[in-house]
Amino acid sequence: MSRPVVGIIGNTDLLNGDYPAYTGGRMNAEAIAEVSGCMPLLIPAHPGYVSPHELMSVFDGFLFTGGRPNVHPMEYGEEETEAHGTFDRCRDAIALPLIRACVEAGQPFLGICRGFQEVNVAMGGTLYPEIRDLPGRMNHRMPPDGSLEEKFALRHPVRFSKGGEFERLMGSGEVMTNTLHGQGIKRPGKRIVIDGHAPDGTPEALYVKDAPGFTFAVQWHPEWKAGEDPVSRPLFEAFGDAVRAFSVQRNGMRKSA
Ligand SMILES: N[C@@H](CCC(=O)NCCCC(=O)O)C(=O)O
Repeated sequence: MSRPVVGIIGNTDLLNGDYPAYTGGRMNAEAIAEVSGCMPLLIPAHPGYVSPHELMSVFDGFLFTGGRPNVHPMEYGEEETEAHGTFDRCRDAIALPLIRACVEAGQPFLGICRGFQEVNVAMGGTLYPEIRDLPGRMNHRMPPDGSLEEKFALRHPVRFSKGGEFERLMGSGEVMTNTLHGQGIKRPGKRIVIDGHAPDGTPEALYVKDAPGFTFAVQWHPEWKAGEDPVSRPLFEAFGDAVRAFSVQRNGMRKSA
């Protein structure tokens, strides 16, 4: 029997500064294949090549990955400033409507870092352009000159809401996470439940209230060493279970149609 297929929403990139490419970290594919037990496929997120509707018929679930470019502030009703940095308008054009359609249809997704921010914006929320400039906030960015191990090292705890969904999934009220982002949630979108926070109050874990499918998203990077990390593993396993259940149900419906 073939594995369910997870679409990995990649980034619009320029390799070596001039070669146009769609990219997604290998650790995302590894986590989906080896921990979620699904087949990973990278999606060229460009509205000229793919549409949310087609993607939903081809894929069983989606991974909204991290990405250096930020969601354009126009998507949440704010003016662009220098602090908003660089953008990936093609990814915005695919990811945001795709998230809304998945929420509606109960099609599972997992959001990571930029993906976490996309879920919030797709549901009508807003972002801060640079959280380290806010009073009382720590710097959540990675050490720019560090090795990969240093960039992805565990750097702060995340405390989950008591009795909430993440606490149940992790079997713990608090976990240690890495942190590699400059932006953060300002106003949560409609139906967004912030289920975990960093000690400085930055939202770190969310899901969409009353959604029929799996809608978890995290501000940290669980794809790093996902197979051996006690926080990443249950998250990717639960996502894989949700994708399998969706696939079995949909295939059953297609056969009986
Ligand atoms: N741009 C957003 C999201 C940050 C993010 O996803 N970082 C991951 C970068 C991984 C990579 O190197 O591609 C923000 O800054 O908050």
